[in-house]
Amino acid sequence: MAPVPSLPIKVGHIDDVQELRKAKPATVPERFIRDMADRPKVVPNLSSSLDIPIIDLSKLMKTDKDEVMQLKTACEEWGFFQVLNHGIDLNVVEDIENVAKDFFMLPLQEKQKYPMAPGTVQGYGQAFVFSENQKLDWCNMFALGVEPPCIRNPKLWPSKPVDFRETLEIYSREVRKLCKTLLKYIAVSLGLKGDVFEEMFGVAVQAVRMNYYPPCSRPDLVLGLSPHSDGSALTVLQQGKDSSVGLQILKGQTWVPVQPIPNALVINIGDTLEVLTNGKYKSVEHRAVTHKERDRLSIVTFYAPSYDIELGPMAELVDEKNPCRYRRYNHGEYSKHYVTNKLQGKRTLDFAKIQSKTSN
Ligand SMILES: COC(=O)C(/C=C/C1=C(C)CCCC1(C)C)=C/O[C@H]1C=C(C)C(=O)O1
Ligand SMILES: O=C(O)CCC(=O)C(=O)O
Ligand SMILES: [Fe+2]
Repeated sequence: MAPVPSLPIKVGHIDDVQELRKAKPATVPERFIRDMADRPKVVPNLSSSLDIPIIDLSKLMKTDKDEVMQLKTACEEWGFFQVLNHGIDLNVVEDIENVAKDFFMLPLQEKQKYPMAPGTVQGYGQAFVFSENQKLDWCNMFALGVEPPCIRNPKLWPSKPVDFRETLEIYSREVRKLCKTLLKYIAVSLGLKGDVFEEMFGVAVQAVRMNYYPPCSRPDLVLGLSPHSDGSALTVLQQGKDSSVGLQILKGQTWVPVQPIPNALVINIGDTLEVLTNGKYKSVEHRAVTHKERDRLSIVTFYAPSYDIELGPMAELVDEKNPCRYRRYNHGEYSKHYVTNKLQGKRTLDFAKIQSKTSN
């Protein structure tokens, strides 16, 4: 089932943040100012002992036991890791960053030829806005469904920059291979057969979202991207080379910044893997914050099963000690649920949770 919302939605006027930045107003418009409790603490970006794990894919591919253990720990304790030696040619990584940047730098009029209609998730604009009083993110997004072809909206694939389409095709092919490889070793780390996810997923759904966060005069008042977990099975996130540090993940009660590492990609577990693993590997809440002087670009790939498949916790990961925590459902239904609700931390996954008798 394709995730298409059905009700007409009134979202009011949504300012384009790059245009706002150009106009340099003395204050940030009210709709971007977060309630006190949601505002980010602006602290210096010092590297801390709380850095997310680093996984070397070239070692994983030799089925190095220590590296598989590291992967297991990363998935169990963090839900996020950075992958080095990921096998994607650095030119491909550089090219996608360049076309994404070039797209965002086009005049607004050109970008608005590919509008994200209210309540939908593809095109240029702000996704996940469903009401006139909802707070807005300090971010411009450009999102496209890539695979399978039936989720593509060719009218939204831009003709400028001229090499955008071809570059995205090449990049997506490489990221798809990477996702398959990572899922293989994630399965191994769970003691499962390497091809279990590939077999289960059918023709996997793949979408890309490019996020551009211009500098903001009051980074203490706004969020670049609201807290959320990803609905995917796996997400691959590329942080722009000269971008400010902006991605933060929630570890316990602390927002931990993800320090960019040259040539690494950030990987995170999405809600779908959380369900499949019966909560052994959990999706983790994350958000993006902005910077006073520096901009930020991220290129994010969501990789998920075919909409047709029914899924729930895998039998191998359910036993007396680990009772079944999620119900079975159709992945297309979850996609629809995900894209028709605002970003709200991990609440979207309540869709699948079985409420335990002791919880209130
Ligand atoms: C702005 O988009 C998202 O944040 C997003 C949506 C991705 C999608 C498209 C852009 C095209 C159609 C498919 C899909 C819904 C995947 C997040 O994607 C997550 C949410 C789910 C569910 C998922 O599989 O990835
Ligand atoms: O820009 C970032 O670093 C975060 C992006 C993100 O979490 C997303 O697009 O889902
Ligand atoms: Fe995300």
